[in-house]
Amino acid sequence: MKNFSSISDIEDINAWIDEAKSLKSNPYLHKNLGNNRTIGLFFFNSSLRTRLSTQKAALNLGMNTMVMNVSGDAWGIEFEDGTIMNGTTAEHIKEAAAVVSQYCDIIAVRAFPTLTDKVKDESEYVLKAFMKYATVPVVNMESATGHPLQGFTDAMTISENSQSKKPKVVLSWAPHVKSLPHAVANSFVQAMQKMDVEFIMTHPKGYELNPQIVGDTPVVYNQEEAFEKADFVYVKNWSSYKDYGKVLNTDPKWMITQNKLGNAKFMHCLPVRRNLIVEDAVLDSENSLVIQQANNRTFAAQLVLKKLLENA
Ligand SMILES: NCCC[C@H](NC(=O)CCC(=O)O)C(=O)O
Ligand SMILES: NC(=O)OP(=O)(O)O
Repeated sequence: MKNFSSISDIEDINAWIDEAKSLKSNPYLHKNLGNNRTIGLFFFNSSLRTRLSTQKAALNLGMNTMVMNVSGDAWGIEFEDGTIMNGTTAEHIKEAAAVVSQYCDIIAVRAFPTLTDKVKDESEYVLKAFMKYATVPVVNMESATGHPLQGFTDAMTISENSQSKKPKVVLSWAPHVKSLPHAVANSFVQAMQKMDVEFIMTHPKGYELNPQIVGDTPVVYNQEEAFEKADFVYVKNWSSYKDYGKVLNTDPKWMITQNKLGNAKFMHCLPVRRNLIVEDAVLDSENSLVIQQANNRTFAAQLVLKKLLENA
């Protein structure tokens, strides 16, 4: 693995889950692996969990960490090739990525989509430009179309909490006031497709994700029916893919309630808006796995960094 950009970089998800679990039980076993190595974390967008858990993962491996909020703090970066740079951008990604590679042994990048230009977002031009012009490995910390560190964490958390051999996992859309990306949902779908689970999705009509990602995963448009006998309900809002970036529905009937959930475990990547996406009673119950998910982000990242360091 040269870079970690998507769930498809995970060759054997069960082996990865076993290894991440063993890092969780012995986090400092490889505390010298990253000695004298530096990771740089570059954020074009806000973060709490990814920013801290990826640093924590690096520190557990003995690495040094540098973090930068690119938007605002760095010079505006130009991603277009051959452009006359007489606008707001001050340096090209060709120089920026090459320069950062002088200081870092691994580069991690967060860059959300525009949600207005589908072609541009799907080109993953920010992540791909870093991968093209950096001379060190690049880690995706949530790009326009994927959040593989989250998807892998979620697979690990489901494995830790599974009571049956083949649990039923449901990905449910829930309402939100803002237009949100597809990245978390996409990576969750891709992770579940690699797992031995019964996986279905539920969302209102018009919220179909990219059909190339959904593949033959069943979609049940009736949320109540989808939740029947569910072991895990993974909840996320996303904006329309077809009517790109639009909020088509804010129907509070799609909010997750204790009553709908029954005994199923509740999962969400966080941050989550209480009583809009999910009612308090669910988040405050024993069936909520959200804090365990956030904790597992460290070990998911630690495994990825360990593999990249070992590969260097
Ligand atoms: N990294 C986890 C999710 C990040 C982002 N959520 C958000 O933007 C929520 C913002 C809000 O609730 O205002 C998303 O959906 O991809
Ligand atoms: N789940 C997640 O990626 O959280 P942050 O956006 O806070 O990093």
